[in-house]
Amino acid sequence: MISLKDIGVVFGRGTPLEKKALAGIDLEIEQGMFVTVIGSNGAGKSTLLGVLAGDIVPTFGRVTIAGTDVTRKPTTRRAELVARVFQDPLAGSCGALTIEENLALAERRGKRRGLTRALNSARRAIFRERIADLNLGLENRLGDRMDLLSGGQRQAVSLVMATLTDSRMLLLDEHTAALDPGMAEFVMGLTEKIVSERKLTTLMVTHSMRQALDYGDRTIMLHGGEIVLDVSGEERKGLQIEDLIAMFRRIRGQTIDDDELLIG
Ligand SMILES: Nc1ncnc2c1ncn2[C@@H]1O[C@H](COP(=O)(O)OP(=O)(O)OP(=O)(O)O)[C@@H](O)[C@H]1O
Repeated sequence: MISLKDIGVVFGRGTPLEKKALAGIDLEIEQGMFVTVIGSNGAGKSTLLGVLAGDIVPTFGRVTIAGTDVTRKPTTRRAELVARVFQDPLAGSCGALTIEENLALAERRGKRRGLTRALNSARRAIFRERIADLNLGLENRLGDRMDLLSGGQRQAVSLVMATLTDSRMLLLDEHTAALDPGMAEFVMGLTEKIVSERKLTTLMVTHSMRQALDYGDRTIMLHGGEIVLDVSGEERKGLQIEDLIAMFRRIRGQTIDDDELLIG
């Protein structure tokens, strides 16, 4: 269970530029739940992810992951609990290292780093198997440098890296936004497969309303640092994108910019 209790984040507190990015978020996510997060620009999505990942210490409130209070634990100290895939395919892996070296490092996430012990033949066999599951033929290129891969291939490997160890939470930060539509769909299919097979508790930020409804079990919408919509179960199953837009307009009493929330 992931629990956020009355989480507030105020940037530049006490200055003329003071900005309340999160305004008292209460959110509980059960183990194995896949939550999609939408919201217009500046709604607080990245800040929410930052609070969960440990990049941002909330101004007030409490974060617990699987019973551990992590509110003040920096990213490095919660690495065993939280895995993350970023929007930029270059951000989640090291281009100068080979695919298998990246996997070896990912496996040591949160532990003492080192390649020698990790890269024995048993580890190599496991890496080969996980990479072969991608069906991209990359299992024959484990010795290739990461920077030789396309953005989509690299993002697929990043997903394997993020889920190599048993984290308590997977954070997906618009992880298909930089990919072409075909590759984005492939990576989303892969995401769904990995998340359901490994029963991962997942939070995915997306600007695509279609992705938000097509994947996962629950959708939350942020606006002005607050959760303005939280749908799951039968209510969510019956929702169309048009309904989502209408609900947003009703809740906020305003129109939304289609550039901010992508319909597709
Ligand atoms: N480090 C910071 N210092 C000051 N203000 C910040 C900082 N980070 C974010 N903000 C502000 O906090 C608010 C929420 O930002 P956040 O990045 O969480 O929104 P978002 O929903 O992720 O938006 P986008 O879809 O554009 O990425 C915005 O008004 C933003 O300008």
